[in-house]
Amino acid sequence: MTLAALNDYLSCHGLLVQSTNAKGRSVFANRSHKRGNVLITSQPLGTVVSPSSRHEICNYCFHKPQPLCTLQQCSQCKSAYFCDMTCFKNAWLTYHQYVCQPTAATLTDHHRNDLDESDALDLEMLERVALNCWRYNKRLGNIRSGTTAKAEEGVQLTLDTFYSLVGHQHDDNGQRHRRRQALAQHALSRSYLTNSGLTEDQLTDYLGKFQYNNFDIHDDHLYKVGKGNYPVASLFNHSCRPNAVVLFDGFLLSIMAIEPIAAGQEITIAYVDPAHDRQHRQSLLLNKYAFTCQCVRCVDTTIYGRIDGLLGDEAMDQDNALALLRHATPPMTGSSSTTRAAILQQVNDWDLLEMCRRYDRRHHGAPDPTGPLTLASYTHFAIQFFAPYLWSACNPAISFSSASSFPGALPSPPSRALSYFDDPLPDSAKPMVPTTYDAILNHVMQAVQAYPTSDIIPWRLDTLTTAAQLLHDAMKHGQWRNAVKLGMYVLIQYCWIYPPYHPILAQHLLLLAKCSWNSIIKSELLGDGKALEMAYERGVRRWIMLSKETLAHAVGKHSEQWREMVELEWIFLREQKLKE
Ligand SMILES: C[S@@+](CC[C@H](N)C(=O)[O-])C[C@H]1O[C@@H](n2cnc3c(N)ncnc32)[C@H](O)[C@@H]1O
Repeated sequence: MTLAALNDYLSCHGLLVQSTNAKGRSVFANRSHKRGNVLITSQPLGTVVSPSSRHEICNYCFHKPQPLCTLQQCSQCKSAYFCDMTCFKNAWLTYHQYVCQPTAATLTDHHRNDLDESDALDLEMLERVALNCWRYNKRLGNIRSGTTAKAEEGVQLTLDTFYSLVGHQHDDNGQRHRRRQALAQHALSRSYLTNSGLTEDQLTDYLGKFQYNNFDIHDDHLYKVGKGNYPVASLFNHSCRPNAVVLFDGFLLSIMAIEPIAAGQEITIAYVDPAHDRQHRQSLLLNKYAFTCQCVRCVDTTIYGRIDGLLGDEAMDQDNALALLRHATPPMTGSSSTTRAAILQQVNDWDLLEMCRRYDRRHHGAPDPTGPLTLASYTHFAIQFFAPYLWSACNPAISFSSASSFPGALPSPPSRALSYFDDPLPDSAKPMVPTTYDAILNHVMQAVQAYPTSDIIPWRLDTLTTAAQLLHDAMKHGQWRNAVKLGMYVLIQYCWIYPPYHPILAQHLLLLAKCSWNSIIKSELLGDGKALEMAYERGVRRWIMLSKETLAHAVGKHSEQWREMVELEWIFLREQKLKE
């Protein structure tokens, strides 16, 4: 396929694909795009649901059933689940009629018995993609679409782009290639593919493309629920500091800008979680996608290139693996238990009210320079800089253009909805905030690194890992006040890693709003006093306001999280009114 054909389609979306030496093809903006804009939506050529999600989401559209509704089980194979007859019929027409077997046949299916889960999923995906390629090709025949640019991704474009995807076959070791051949043979033994005219070599090539191009499909809460092959979306290259993210509405994929993107800039997404340290990200990218990352965070000498130096290495993999395996906190042995205890001590000593007073009202909020920063002083110091930026990012009407570098007076809120940042302090009482996010990162980085350090260095990734575990423990045990403090600390760490509008940030802001609301309830029960209650109220207001805009874009207004946020806002405002 020529780049011209692809560009006819992409140009309708303000995008352009070009070949670059280092990365193969790259997608660029050919006009500017605003933060929060959906750049492109893409239909899959094939999808598979993860075994653990088969009973939980529709196996066709990937949506969860509506409240009070249940999924319908296929009466023949009893192993597939659908929202309703419409999804069942769509699945039947596209692939289910070929793979649906009576229960007994499925159980004795010798093809899959010797496969591990990953191979079984790859085989399933291969069968679906091969079926679609065959069906679409039959339908299209020799008719090629005209040259008129179309805003919709047509079947021809999806197919041609799929055939053009990178497979890195030449880099493959023999063992990997043999595994693919074995899966291709499995697929060709299925009666419906035997007559498709597809060859073992073609299917082996498709499997190579999967490895470097498939997307993990996730639900509203960012849990992986399956895999999909989206050829056009696969053209976007990786960066550890991406300016766009991948979102899903069921199986429909969108790519959304999370930074303002200028014409001529490359658009990148993250193939691995940017929260990993540099070494871990690089080895994941090399093993899974066969390239050495040269992105702005991995090689740049500007602020993004210094973030990994600040964050350091993450906690040992073994600790993480144990935590994941046991769905619990890692065992309290050796240094990790000491770190945990020391962090918990700092959290218990953290006087939220005193910190809010100190950092919001006096001395431009700089901690005592003679001692190390605690989690509390680090968080309250840094939040003064990050929160206004998040706030302005969430309010397109407000820009960082004033000479004082701090957003000026805000317009009165038009209604009782939380649409403005609730900060009662006069500008003069606040520290100067640099005018761009890069400048804020630079300023805070330099400031915190000037402090002496102790065993617990708040800005390091290993502290974040332990604090994140403690946060989940605190929420599990209803220790809401500790959860608020740890949640604020985690937010600061996320500000280094994720740009505003990133779904992880949106999700975390909602979590903070919920923890603050639960703290209000707990404070009322314990009679903690008006001042503390007001600090939590301000927190709920602030976190709801911030999560609202980010959630609307990052996960959408159809999502469970959006519903939770709207409910929380409603309850909060009602309680506030009752207090008046
Ligand atoms: C999903 S594809 C992206 C589109 C690809 N560039 C193409 O021409 O089809 C993934 C492949 O693109 C290349 N790639 C993506 N991001 C890269 C990066 N940051 N640095 C170097 N190569 C990259 C690698 O070859 C990787 O295996």
